[in-house]
Amino acid sequence: MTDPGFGLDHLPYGVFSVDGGPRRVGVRHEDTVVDLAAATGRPELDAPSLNAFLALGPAVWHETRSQARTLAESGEHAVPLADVTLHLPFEVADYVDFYASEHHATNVGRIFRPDGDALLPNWKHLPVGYHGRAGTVVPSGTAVVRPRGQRPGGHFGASTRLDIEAELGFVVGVGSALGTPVPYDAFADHVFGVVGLNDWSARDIQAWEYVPLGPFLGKSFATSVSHWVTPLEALAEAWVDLPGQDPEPLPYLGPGATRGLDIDVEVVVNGTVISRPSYRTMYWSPAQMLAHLTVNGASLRTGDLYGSGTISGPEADQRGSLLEIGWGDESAFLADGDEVVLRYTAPGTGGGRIALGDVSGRIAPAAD
Ligand SMILES: O=C(O)/C=C/C(=O)CC(=O)CC(=O)O
Ligand SMILES: [Ca+2]
Ligand SMILES: [Mg+2]
Repeated sequence: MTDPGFGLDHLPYGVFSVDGGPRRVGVRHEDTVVDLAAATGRPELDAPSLNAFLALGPAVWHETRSQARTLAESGEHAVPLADVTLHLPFEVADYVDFYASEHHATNVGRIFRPDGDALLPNWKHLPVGYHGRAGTVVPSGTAVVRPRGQRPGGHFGASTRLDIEAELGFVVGVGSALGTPVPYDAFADHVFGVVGLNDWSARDIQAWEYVPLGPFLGKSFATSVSHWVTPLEALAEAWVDLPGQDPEPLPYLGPGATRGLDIDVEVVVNGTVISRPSYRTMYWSPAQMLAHLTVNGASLRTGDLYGSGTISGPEADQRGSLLEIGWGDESAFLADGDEVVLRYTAPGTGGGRIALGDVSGRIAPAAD
């Protein structure tokens, strides 16, 4: 069966192997993987991660995409998807997660801080974020072991409030120099593309530990990303104006640089779609998040990953976490054996919609 989301206008990048052989870079075309390493002879593609290729920058990305398209059309070097094993597509350098949905931040503020203002005073002045754990970013399909740790009151045990966060991840290709901020309008010079991302969250561990320094063990046990990285070039028709910002952000945040992506998400739990968030409803844009991430002079490295934060829209059926979907109902959280799949679509450049790589994970029982 041919998947309509992976036509010639998409061609996302991934890392695959066949029969336990070496890992190498390919692009997905319909239900095949085009073996780019074999076809192009480019050494950066004959590699176990995308990083060397990502570091080459936009001109080479563009040229390689043209080659990939020609190859995909020809059918040469196409390996059936069913014959390959897919791997983590890039070596994650640093992982940062933002909090860019006003609806999510407002909902979580109401749930976690019912006696205060839903949005904290800083929220509309800067894209709030935290540094996560790069080493526990795992590819789609990896089992997620229920974390254990301290829950409210200092009681130790397996988390009973295990949650998801439906997000989009941005993958940095070209690094930057320490001490030199990356301006918002240099976004496309640095960012290669996007992945689907699930920022698994143990709400009980998080609630107890995260004041005042932010998320730590409640989120660091696993973050899942899609096998496929969709290049920005494939999303050229997907840019839309985000809802707008008030107050106007500081100049370094590019007031007016509020272009976001028209990406629809489906949250699927045990085979049932339970929510449909959309990236169109986000407050902070990807370019603003990148500018903020580097405004203090922090450098970027090839393989840096930043998450958008949970994507929640204004409607009850557009929420990106079970915390919000259940709103106080403890049975909304994940049970052992539950499987979560995040699916994403966006306008392609060929008129229809493309399907970004999905992100799945099944909950395994806590270790003894
Ligand atoms: O507002 C809070 O207290 C907590 C928020 C989150 O856990 C969300 C987070 O990780 C950032 C995001 O995904 O939007
Ligand atoms: Ca998150
Ligand atoms: Mg996480």
